Amino acid sequence: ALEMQLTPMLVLLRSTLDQLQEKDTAQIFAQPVDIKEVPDYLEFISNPIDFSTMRSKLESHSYRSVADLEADFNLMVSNCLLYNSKDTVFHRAALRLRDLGGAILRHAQRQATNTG
Ligand SMILES: CC(=O)c1c[nH]c2ccccc12
Repeated sequence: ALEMQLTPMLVLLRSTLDQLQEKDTAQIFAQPVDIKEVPDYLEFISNPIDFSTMRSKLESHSYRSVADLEADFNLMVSNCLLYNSKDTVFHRAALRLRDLGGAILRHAQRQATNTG
């Protein structure tokens, strides 16, 4: 529809990020993992990412497509699945976020494609 023609990618990406973050009800992914609290984190995770960092990247035009946003979302989930063992709340939260996020990202990709 015409209004989507006038809606820039940035608006779609912001809306998609908001929808993804809404699913993180425990706010486990809201801020970077605190290296002072978790001193061995960087021994396992080479590319930390969280929603606040993703938002800064979005606003500084680091994401040119839904795929770019999706790549950092998948990295954030993968980091969490790797660092936290299977019997933890964090690991379970990452699996849930991955599944709920998948539907949100598929819908966003359709919107991006439909607006040319
Ligand atoms: C997202 C994630 O892995 C974490 C979010 N908060 C944490 C605190 C200690 C260890 C890991 C985490």
